[in-house]
Amino acid sequence: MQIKVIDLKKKYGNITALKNITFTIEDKTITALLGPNGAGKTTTINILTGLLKPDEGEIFYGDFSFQTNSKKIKSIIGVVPQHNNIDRDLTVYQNLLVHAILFGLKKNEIKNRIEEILHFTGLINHKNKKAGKLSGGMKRRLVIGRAILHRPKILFLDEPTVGLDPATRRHIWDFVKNINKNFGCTVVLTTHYIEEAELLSDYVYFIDKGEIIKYGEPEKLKSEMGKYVLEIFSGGKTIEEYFESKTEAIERLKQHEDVDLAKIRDVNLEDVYLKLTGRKIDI
Ligand SMILES: Nc1ncnc2c1ncn2[C@@H]1O[C@H](COP(=O)(O)OP(=O)(O)OP(=O)(O)O)[C@@H](O)[C@H]1O
Repeated sequence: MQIKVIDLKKKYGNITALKNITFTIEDKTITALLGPNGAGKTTTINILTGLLKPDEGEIFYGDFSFQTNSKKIKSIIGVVPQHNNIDRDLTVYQNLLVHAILFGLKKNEIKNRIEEILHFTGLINHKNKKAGKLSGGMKRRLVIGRAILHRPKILFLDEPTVGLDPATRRHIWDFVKNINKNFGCTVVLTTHYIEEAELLSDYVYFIDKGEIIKYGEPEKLKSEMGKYVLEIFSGGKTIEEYFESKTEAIERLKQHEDVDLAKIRDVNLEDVYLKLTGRKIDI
């Protein structure tokens, strides 16, 4: 199901969180909203999932307006908030059970569905453990597993790996990819991690100060810049120059004077953002 977001605007008092957000999410894809802290990602996702009302703008899930069909649409989406909102005193199983009841799963399918999720999340051997006793990665898997318990067509994840160590982060990425592949679930995530957006998503929307400033497929966005970056550190400053080959970068390096340090590396999405805004995202 395609999602169309048209001209979203949102203010908190006199703070403008969203100036004008317009984008489209294609069915069965993984799309990342990438931007620095405060860019408006959480506000956007909260509006898309019905937690917040926009001041202006429209959202369509397929042909259905969210405004007039919110109940129906909420039943086909799964939401993973930025902070794990599990009940720490309940067991893993009970956390899933509460969600199953809330989402109106039929009594005769609840047990099987929970078992399926426990296997899929790798939490089957921890099902009777208090959720508060799980590791950070396991808690995250529980929250994501819970969000797909009712087999949503679309899964929203707000900063899915924030605060996790790099190895756990990679496990979560594989896990999210599997959900997209195995269940044909459309995935929309927000992140300020460049690597996360690059490795996970089919499409990236750069969001900055409440506006979409660029979008596209990660590889295409990068190739518009070149293949390699020559980073020159000189007199406390960093200069970035872009090239199609390492040979060209080396030739250019020879022309520079007063180089303290130099590095040639692959272009990444941070470079695209830096060129657009003059700032870095992942700080
Ligand atoms: N409840 C609120 N009251 C007032 N201002 C808010 C509120 N929520 C967000 N803001 C402000 O709105 C802007 C967008 O915030 P938002 O949380 O959507 O950004 P974000 O990109 O998700 O960043 P982060 O990852 O830090 O949450 C920021 O300037 C933020 O300070």
